Amino acid sequence: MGVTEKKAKDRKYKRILLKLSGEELMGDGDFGIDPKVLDKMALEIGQLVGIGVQVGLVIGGGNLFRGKALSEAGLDRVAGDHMGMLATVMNALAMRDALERANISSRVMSAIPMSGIVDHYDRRQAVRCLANNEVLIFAAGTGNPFFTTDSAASLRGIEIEADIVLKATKVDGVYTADPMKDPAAVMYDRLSYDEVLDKKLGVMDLTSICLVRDHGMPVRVFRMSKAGALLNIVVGDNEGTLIEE
Ligand SMILES: Nc1ncnc2c1ncn2[C@@H]1O[C@H](COP(=O)(O)OP(=O)(O)OP(=O)(O)O)[C@@H](O)[C@H]1O
Ligand SMILES: O=c1ccn([C@@H]2O[C@H](COP(=O)(O)O)[C@@H](O)[C@H]2O)c(=O)[nH]1
Repeated sequence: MGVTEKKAKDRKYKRILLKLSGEELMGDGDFGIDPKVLDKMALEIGQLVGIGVQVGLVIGGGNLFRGKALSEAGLDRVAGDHMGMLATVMNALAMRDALERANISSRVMSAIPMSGIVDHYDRRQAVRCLANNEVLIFAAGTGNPFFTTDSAASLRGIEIEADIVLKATKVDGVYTADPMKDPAAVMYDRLSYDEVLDKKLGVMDLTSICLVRDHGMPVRVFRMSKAGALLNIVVGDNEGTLIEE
């Protein structure tokens, strides 16, 4: 049996919602998109599709604009959040382009209508696309200001009845404190939703954790740049931190 056949046989999840950090798309830069990073991500997503996993994607916008940072710089908060959501559409277009270059069938659905550029989000249509093995990129977050793409990932994951939300980030998992700021922080293997909320662990915003808790949706946080981590997770390996009941 070949490696791909073995992985397909061992597949633990049939449908996932993968949340990618916008900041990851910058690569070594300070702003924008590095196409090499997108190509690498597209290949990893292609491996999942190859073993029969249905993939919904939410991409953040932190490599371009965040409403909170724009409002701190003097813009109106709602205008800044609209800019942040449009940034996620740009990232989605770049990812669709990378997936197409890798011959992976994909589609973008935006929470904000953008006729002629991307499809408008429609849940029933989304489920049909996923069942048809198209990678579906959910853009423009929830479509509402004062939310984040973590909340969009929880929301879309619940709506499409994903088996799990996978949060791909720059750190290995959820720690006792932000590991970028506290070198003594220790990583958890597993946490309950209430522990994340009670300890105010900052890896995902608390609204998104409340949503997954209320709907019993498990979340795994892991480092995207770790080679093979994504594939390992979908065959049931313990990468990063699992958040569940
Ligand atoms: N307790 C914690 N455990 C792990 N990471 C934490 C914790 N507290 C804060 N963080 C930080 O949360 C960050 C999550 O970053 P990530 O870029 O994935 O999120 P994001 O804001 O949703 O993404 P983006 O806006 O770039 O799309 C990590 O890089 C880490 O520094
Ligand atoms: O539902 C949403 C999702 C996002 N936003 C705005 O977009 C930026 C970028 O998203 P990140 O999750 O920070 O990567 C976010 O900061 C918000 O300004 C939104 O308003 N609503």
